[in-house]
Amino acid sequence: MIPEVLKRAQPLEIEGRSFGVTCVSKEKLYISFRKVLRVLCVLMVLGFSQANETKLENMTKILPKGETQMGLPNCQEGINSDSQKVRCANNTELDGNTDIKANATFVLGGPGSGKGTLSTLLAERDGYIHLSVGDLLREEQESSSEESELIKEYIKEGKLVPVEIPCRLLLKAMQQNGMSNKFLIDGFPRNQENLDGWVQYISKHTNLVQVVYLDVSKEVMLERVLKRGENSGRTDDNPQTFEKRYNVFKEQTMKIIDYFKSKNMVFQISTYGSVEKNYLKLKKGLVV
Ligand SMILES: Nc1ncnc2c1ncn2[C@@H]1O[C@H](COP(=O)(O)OP(=O)(O)OP(=O)(O)O)[C@@H](O)[C@H]1O
Ligand SMILES: O=c1ccn([C@@H]2O[C@H](COP(=O)(O)O)[C@@H](O)[C@H]2O)c(=O)[nH]1
Repeated sequence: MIPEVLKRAQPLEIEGRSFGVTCVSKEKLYISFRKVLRVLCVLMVLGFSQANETKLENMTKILPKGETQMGLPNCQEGINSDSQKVRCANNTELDGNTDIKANATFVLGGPGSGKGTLSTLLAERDGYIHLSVGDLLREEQESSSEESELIKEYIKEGKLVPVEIPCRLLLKAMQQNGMSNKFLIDGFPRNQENLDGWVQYISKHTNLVQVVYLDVSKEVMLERVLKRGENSGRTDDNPQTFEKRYNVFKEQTMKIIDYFKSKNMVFQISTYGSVEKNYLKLKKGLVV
């Protein structure tokens, strides 16, 4: 039984320190933890019961919205305070404190809309660093990390993994490539939790310059995904998972795109035509 306080706690403050806590399933909790939360994990595994909930409630305080969990941010204002330091499950500290800020462009769109194809071309021809969060997760799922099974399960189900994982992978990849670069961030942020994660962990290292939205019909997306599935080996390139991913896109990602539209940050193109035609349209519209 997961205590109510943990189910709704995100982020959570324990003994004066902040932690991100995400509920994975009724049985499991994925926790971006430091020592104190490791103890809580052990308690969970041992069958922490509702009777303990009061005690836990006494130890913890749910942070009021705005203290660390942001609403949709004004990304150009760089909201984070430099004092925030976050350690992820693999003990990576998500606080490089570098002065150099990377230029970041989000590339969003439904499954099969062409994000990876067009970002790859821009990287090959125009000096962008293409970081596909889906690719980073697929790489991680093949590793022996403690999160690989969880990632595998989520991707197969078309669900979004707890935000600490993509944030850790993204920041690491950005740092490995050099923060002075211009990055195309493909497939992230996909929902409010992702955007909060970006603001909390990564935005202070970046200038978010633009959001690209690749628009195409559901039918075309499905056709492309199924065609790709003939030899991609991806566990999500099938009609059932496509449907779930499409719903996540419609119900969650579109809200993020609409938010950025309200900030005049979105460059939208339809991707019905040829790849080459779409590449040229996109290149023309990019700010950096
Ligand atoms: N304009 C296009 N015309 C025809 N096929 C395309 C076009 N753009 C992409 N494709 C093909 O459609 C498939 C899906 O494209 P891509 O992998 O770029 O989509 P994506 O948005 O990155 O998808 P996902 O989010 O599912 O990873 C690829 O096999 C690609 O070759
Ligand atoms: O921010 C993210 C991005 C991706 N995922 C998971 O990966 C798959 C595939 O992603 P693509 O970018 O479309 O290749 C996606 O369906 C999610 O399961 C994620 O959890 N969070």
